[in-house]
Amino acid sequence: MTKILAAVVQLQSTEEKSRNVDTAARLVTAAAQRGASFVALPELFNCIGRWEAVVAEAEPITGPTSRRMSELAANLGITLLAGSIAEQSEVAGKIYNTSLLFGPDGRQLACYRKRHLFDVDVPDRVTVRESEFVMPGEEIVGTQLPDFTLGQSICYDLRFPELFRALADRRADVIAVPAAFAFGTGCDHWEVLLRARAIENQAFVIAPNQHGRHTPTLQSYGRSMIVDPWGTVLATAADGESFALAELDFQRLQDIRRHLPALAHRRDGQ
Ligand SMILES: O=C(O)CCC(=O)C(=O)O
Repeated sequence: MTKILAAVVQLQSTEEKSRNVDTAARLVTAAAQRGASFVALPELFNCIGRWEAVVAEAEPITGPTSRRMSELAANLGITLLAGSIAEQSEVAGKIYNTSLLFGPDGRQLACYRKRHLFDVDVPDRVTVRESEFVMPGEEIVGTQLPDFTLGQSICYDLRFPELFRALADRRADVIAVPAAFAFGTGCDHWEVLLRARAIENQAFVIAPNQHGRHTPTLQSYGRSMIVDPWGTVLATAADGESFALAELDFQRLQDIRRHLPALAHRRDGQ
């Protein structure tokens, strides 16, 4: 198959896990009913807010949220990227920020833990110290699916082109960037970075984002989007809880790589 329909689901999650998971399931179902066979949820879709609350709600990989997502994927017969959840770690008081991938039979196909942690202090925009609560992942994850190879990242990872190049080296055709991208930086950087990563790695970029205020001091930018390997934005979610759909045409991907073989022109294997 050279074309599939993909969807990015945009949420305004809170610390209320059951509401978040129900909303995620409702929007994933609606996207699948519109024909999407690959649906992606944003970062920390099941619980976001104060870090202490997120850590308290952490689950093992085979916990209730992942069981629900696995059943959802199987019932709808879709491939589902469960954006990310707080995963219990071996260190007290710390989690992994973990993205799980489920196949149309409900099987877990991949697990990626956010490698780059958002520790920044940008005056009047955003101050975060993710590493106080989150352990960094180590593995780079590319997974071959029947129609394409998926590379995984999460949010702040977007600023590290070497990760995306490593995914291109694993032959990623589609790179997922589930995010709760801070409003204060997202308004200037989100779209530019997504389009740059798509163009330089000649891959589709699927970027479901959180939108709006999660707490009085935590706000995500929204504008979930799907970008093609030419850097064209194929679809953008409207503000609020919604989803956006776009066709991924893998013949077009091959044509772009053939006509403009920049990845083959790299020097010294870099
Ligand atoms: O890179 C940025 O500016 C935003 C990243 C972010 O919000 C996150 O990783 O949670």
